[in-house]
Amino acid sequence: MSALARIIGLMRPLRWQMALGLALSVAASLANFGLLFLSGWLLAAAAVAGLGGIAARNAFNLFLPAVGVRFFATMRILARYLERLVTHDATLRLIGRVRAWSFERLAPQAPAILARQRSGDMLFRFVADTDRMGQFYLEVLLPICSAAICCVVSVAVVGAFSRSAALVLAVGLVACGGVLPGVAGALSARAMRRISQQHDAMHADLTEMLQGMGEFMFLGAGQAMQARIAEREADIRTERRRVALIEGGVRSAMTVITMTSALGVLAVADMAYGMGTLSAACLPMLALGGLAAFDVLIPLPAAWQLLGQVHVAAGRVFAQCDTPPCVPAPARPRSPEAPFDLSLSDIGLRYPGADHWALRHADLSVGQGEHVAVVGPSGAGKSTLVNLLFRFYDYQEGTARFGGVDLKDVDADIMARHISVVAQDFHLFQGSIRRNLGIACPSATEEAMWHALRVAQLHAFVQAEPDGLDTLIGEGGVRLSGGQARRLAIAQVVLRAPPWVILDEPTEGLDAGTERDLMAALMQVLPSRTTIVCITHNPAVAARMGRVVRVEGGRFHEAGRAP
Ligand SMILES: Nc1ncnc2c1ncn2[C@@H]1O[C@H](COP(=O)(O)OP(=O)(O)OP(=O)(O)O)[C@@H](O)[C@H]1O
Repeated sequence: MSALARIIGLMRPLRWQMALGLALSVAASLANFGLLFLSGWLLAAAAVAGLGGIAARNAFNLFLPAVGVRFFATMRILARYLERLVTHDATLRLIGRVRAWSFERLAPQAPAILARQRSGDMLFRFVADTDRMGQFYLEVLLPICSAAICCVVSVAVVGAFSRSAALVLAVGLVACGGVLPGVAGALSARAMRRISQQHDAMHADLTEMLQGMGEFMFLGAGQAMQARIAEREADIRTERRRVALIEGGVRSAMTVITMTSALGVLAVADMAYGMGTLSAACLPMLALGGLAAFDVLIPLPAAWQLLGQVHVAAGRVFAQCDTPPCVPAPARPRSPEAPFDLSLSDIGLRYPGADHWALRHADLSVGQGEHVAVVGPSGAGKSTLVNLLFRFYDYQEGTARFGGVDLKDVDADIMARHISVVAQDFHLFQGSIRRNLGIACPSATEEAMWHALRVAQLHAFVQAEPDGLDTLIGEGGVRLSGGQARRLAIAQVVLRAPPWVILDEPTEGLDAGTERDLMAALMQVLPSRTTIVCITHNPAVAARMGRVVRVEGGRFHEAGRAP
């Protein structure tokens, strides 16, 4: 199915509102046509009656056409106003629907997509592309359909007075509304594609630059990046100029065709008048009506151009959303049950596109309540264990069971309810400490938050801040030190109190004293049935766990148990 057909599919629940918007748009445009058409007749008929002497003047009925003029004038304003209300509301709803639909499909793929793509790209897809898809109704479909209906009606109305005038008008309308915008769309397609690509790339560059501003400065790469962005901007400007030139040319041609058609209609009507088949008052009426009929074509060049952009945007979003998730959702999801023991048997996990196994012939059993340190050299497969447990990536070999059920029957959301992680690159959210704790546990009371901060050894810092729990921590927690950020993440885990906790280098960035206090407090406060898996390079932290498992070459080796 084509991308546009799929957008139309997403519009289904809004079809009645959209149809009402179209009806109002047609009503407003036809009212405009009717107003000029009738005004032309009224003025000319009044003039003819005025010249025709007293009898003609008395016989002329001004009242009925004047009512018609007022009716069309009022209807034009009212219908346009209502049309704006209905169509803009429908557009916002459509954008919301497209976003919700694509988010549902993109979210499960996020870890795998982010391993291949820049987060800026992903953000751009999600914000700008879905926005453009939402504009499809308002700025493409609505003007094209409305123009088509209005053109047919205006040709029919003109045809009721003079067939030849209607033919001239129809030719002009087809040239102006169909041929010219189509030609413009084809001529500017390449430039529009290029603008879209450069926009994408520039957005991703900018996001990357803002995220890694410090690193770019340290590496002395800031200027090169700025130059790259400036180059993209210059390219976009050049292409925009090209598009503007084409659009300007098309608009001028449209004006010429509009005027020529109106004159053509007048000339043909004049011939009919000469042959006595048309009254004099009809001449300005048909000429003005002919001119008004072209009004509905004004938005068409922009609509055709946007159509190309919508096609590209929708193609990208659908391609991304259609990528099969690297962990297929289970047909009948099951929930693990206590005791939440883990058993991995002969596991083989290879990342998508990787040529080597991250885990191979890996066996590991962890009973609920055990405290296990996972140690090993960099790249051995420690974080892969976390990815596997959270169902971010699927394993291709072996069997894995958690809480009595096969891991393949459990989806990521269910696993996240049973396991909390404090990872090396844990993300904190923009806003206050209270907000970050609230995201981890929406029902947490203020008292529980302070308790969690105490366990995480962060309460002294928060208490010293004038705003306490409402202290703002900045984007990604930039206003906290590495150690403070880690402790806030630990406070989140304390609030969630899940049966399993994975600590990925929990004390990195902390001094020896804080590290000792933090680990002691954590072990003390987490319920004894909580399993702790602690990934660490720190022998002192590993020594606090009851058991040490060493990962090497993608396999787990028992390296010692506390007596
Ligand atoms: N998303 C990914 N795509 C492809 N390969 C990956 C991906 N993530 C990790 N790998 C590879 O899998 C192997 C195991 O990586 P993993 O991140 O589990 O190591 P680690 O033991 O956690 O290392 P570190 O201690 O440095 O964090 C490595 O060879 C790594 O290059």
